[in-house]
Amino acid sequence: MSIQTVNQHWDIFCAVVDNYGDIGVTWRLARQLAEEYQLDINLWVDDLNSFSHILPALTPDKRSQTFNRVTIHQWNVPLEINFVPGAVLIEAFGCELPEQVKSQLIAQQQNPGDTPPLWLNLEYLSAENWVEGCHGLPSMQASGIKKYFYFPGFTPRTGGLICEKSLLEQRTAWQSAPENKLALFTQLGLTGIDVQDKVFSVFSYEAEALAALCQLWQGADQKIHALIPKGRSLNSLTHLLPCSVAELAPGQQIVIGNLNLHILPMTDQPSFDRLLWSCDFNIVRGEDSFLRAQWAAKPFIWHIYPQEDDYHLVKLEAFINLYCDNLAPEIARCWTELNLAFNQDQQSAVTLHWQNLDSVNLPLLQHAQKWPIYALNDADLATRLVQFVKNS
Ligand SMILES: Cc1cn([C@H]2C[C@H](O)[C@@H](COP(=O)(O)OP(=O)(O)O[C@H]3O[C@@H](C)[C@H](O)[C@@H](O)[C@H]3O)O2)c(=O)[nH]c1=O
Repeated sequence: MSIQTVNQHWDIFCAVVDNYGDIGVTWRLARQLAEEYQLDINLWVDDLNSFSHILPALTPDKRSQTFNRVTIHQWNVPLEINFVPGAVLIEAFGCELPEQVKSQLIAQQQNPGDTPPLWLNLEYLSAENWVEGCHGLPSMQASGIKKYFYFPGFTPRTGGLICEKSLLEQRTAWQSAPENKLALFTQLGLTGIDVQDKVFSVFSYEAEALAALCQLWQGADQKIHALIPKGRSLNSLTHLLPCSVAELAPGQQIVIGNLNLHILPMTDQPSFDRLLWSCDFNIVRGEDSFLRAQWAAKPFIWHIYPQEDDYHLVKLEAFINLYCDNLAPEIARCWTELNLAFNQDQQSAVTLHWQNLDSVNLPLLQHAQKWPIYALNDADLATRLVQFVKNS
């Protein structure tokens, strides 16, 4: 008699396109599923070097390693590690699964005594209305297996947003004691920041609008600290730097008028979250830091990932409409114009709208504090995903 063991683990495949967003999202999801739902998670990643920027403890040339209860496997072609199908298979952002994996799914499908894992494609986050209609739809693959489209989103009829169960509580506790932020700045090697100084984090793509804001901040009537990791934002600020971007060192400080520009080290995600909690304003980008700025409950600019034919502006406006619903018109206008100007690289408009922020700072902050509960609706993405799997 043969006893068939049913493997209950989940596999997540992530191909790093560019930047850190794909691995940033899948790593957060993997951790949350392992920690909060006690699931055995294998995270297969094709670029461990990129991954090590946001998980410095990772060894990029190791084939398998475990962090936070997640087994991280190197995904190379052909796959060197034996793939054992589990209960769920997630391909992130339409990455093409390895041939070895696909052929095993087909073999399982053709074997009457066997069931292939539930196959999901995790899509990019968008606030557009059509997402509700597409979330959860199956698509029949040539193999005869169904693949489901799982769309994150801001409304109850979407797949939800990644947010760990105790995150908002932790953030509130952190923000209630100013010594926390000062200790973090010291830990990151940043010096000379006093408790009353204005501190802005900057994690954007290249932007002339950022150069314009820096020029404005130089002449501010109080000290401003802009915390910027080595990377794409600095490519737009080379005229302010004493050396090339490559030669900059974390902790280095460049003082121009009242602007103190600090070079940030890249940290792991929990430290990055705490950095956003600790700043007065955050300029973020892409998908994951965009969401984390919302959970930070601070005003922010979203530098959206540029897409062909300016399609990103459609996505930006969809989010702006949601975020500004319930916001007084003059505050909504101010925040909208600032975000549009930044994303369209309008230098004089961005400085004008930044100056207008002064008059709406408090209500904008209050809105940012209420927003996370509203955006999460009844449940976060991991909770909805586990439910989706149970119901399928
Ligand atoms: C600066 C910094 C970032 N991070 C993390 C936070 C996020 O998880 C990640 C950055 O991801 P994002 O904010 O999404 O921005 P990104 O520009 O790096 O990623 C983008 O990649 C494209 C391929 C996608 O299409 C975009 O939607 C977007 O996700 O890096 C750290 O953990 N530590 C750090 O010090």
